[in-house]
Amino acid sequence: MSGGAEGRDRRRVRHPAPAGLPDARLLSRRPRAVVVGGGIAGLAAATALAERGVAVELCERQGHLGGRAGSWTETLPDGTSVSMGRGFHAFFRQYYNLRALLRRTDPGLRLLAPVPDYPLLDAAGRVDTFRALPRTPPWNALAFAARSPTFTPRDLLRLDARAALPLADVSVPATYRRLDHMDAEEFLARLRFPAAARHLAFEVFSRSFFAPPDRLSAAELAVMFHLYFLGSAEGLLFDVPRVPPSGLWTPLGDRLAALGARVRLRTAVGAVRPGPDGFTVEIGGEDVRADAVVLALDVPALRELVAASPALGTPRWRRRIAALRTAPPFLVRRLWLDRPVAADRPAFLATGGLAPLDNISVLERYDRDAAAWALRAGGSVVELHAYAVSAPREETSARLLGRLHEVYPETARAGEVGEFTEWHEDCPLFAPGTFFDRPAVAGPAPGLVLAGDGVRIDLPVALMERAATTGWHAANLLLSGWGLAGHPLTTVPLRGRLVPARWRGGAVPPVPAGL
Ligand SMILES: Cc1cc2nc3c(=O)[nH]c(=O)nc-3n(C[C@H](O)[C@H](O)[C@H](O)COP(=O)(O)OP(=O)(O)OC[C@H]3O[C@@H](n4cnc5c(N)ncnc54)[C@H](O)[C@@H]3O)c2cc1C
Repeated sequence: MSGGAEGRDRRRVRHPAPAGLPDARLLSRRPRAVVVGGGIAGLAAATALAERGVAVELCERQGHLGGRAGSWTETLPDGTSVSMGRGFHAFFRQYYNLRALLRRTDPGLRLLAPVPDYPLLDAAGRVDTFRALPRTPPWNALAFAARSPTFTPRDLLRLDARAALPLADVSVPATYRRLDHMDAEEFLARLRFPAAARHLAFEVFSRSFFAPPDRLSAAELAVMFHLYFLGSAEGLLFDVPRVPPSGLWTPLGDRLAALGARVRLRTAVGAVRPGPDGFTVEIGGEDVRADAVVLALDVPALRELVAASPALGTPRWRRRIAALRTAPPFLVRRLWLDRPVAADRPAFLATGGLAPLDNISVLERYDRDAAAWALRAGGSVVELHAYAVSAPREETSARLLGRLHEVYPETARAGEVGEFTEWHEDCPLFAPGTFFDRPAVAGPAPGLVLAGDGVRIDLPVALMERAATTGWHAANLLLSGWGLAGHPLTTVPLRGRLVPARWRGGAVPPVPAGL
């Protein structure tokens, strides 16, 4: 079990549910909604709508739910069935809205296991850790800095406190107004952050957004720092699924079906045509009428669907969607090895300055299926990630393996029972200067809403939590339109907690009506 009831940070912010009728069956006509995409954003939106009695059809192009956070079955050369996915995902304790979704089928979050620590290793062999840090800012940051081998007290004194202030005084969208024009690398240089600590404390964050620091907005980095570090007292440790991730998402699909929703896997939506009283959605070649459509897609799929739906939205909205960009490719290589890694290897190790390697995870440390395989085979299941890749796939894959042998030398003697590689370029890029042109959750026409980790929402959320939060919020907008009750949202504090109010630029922004 992990994570406590609903978080421990007393300053977390609860945004109340919009008021309305409890069930769509009380309306003169029950609204119908099509949710396109069965990733976290689509699952959250479909759940929120189905719980209020809306007739929901959820369409997912692939054979599994969960999207980029999902998993599926593959077969090793020896005939054994194993689980494969897009890779290790950290479920942070401040992912309140994602956890609210998971609690629908796992009330005690028993399927999440806490990771006791995740070391950060740099090229010089220095290791920072997060074990047993205080959870509350600023003590978390001070304790981290005090024991860090890469961040000396002299470095702390050299920091430009004025330039660093925006990190401690984050609010959305004000932080974007202040910093979105600048890239993360320039921002870090202005702070006079020591180069080694930059690799560890910042590049790890920046690259987790799949972008090199010179292509990531400084505002996005600051919001991330607020969400994970300086704005939240949930701590820096996170949980991971004890089961292959499909074990989290399939039950949510089953629950949707039990609520009367139609969940269609291997079903792509080809186009959406607006009409005088709703939409016609082309689902696997068949036309389906809907009062509302939630586009809960990854960036390339959203661009494609909007391009194939020429009458949808306004020209300005369509231009904004066409302008969305993806981060450079990432590579995930999972290896089934016939010898175990050393007993003291952690579940997850993040690396800095060891390109192209960004992290190594050892799956049998937390995933039940991998643990069963490792026990039977006397081996290990190891996964390597490379983000923001600039070299070709084969070269990156080979260099990753070389890095594994360097960092965990015992793996050089192991044989490969099997391996699978995932190489994609479908994560959103948050480039400098793009925030205010990013499409928001509310679409340009009634009944049309967007959700997903690339969609703008003026709350301090990111990655999986942005996907979940935009999903809930998209459904709330539709429910409000029909006079139905929405769902509450929870976030980390909306302002940095370390800066006294008198030093701040403006008032706390009102939230959440339009978000
Ligand atoms: C390697 C890797 C590691 C990550 N690690 C972390 C982490 O540690 N922590 C974290 O918070 N986040 C992490 N993320 C990010 C996280 O995976 C995403 O933020 C999140 O899963 C996005 O969810 P989504 O619902 O917005 O999009 P998606 O999961 O992309 O969902 C979109 C869905 O739409 C479907 N679709 C596309 N076109 C159509 C169509 N025409 N019709 C029907 N369906 C369609 C797709 O198949 C997909 O299932 C990681 C991502 C990757 C790739």
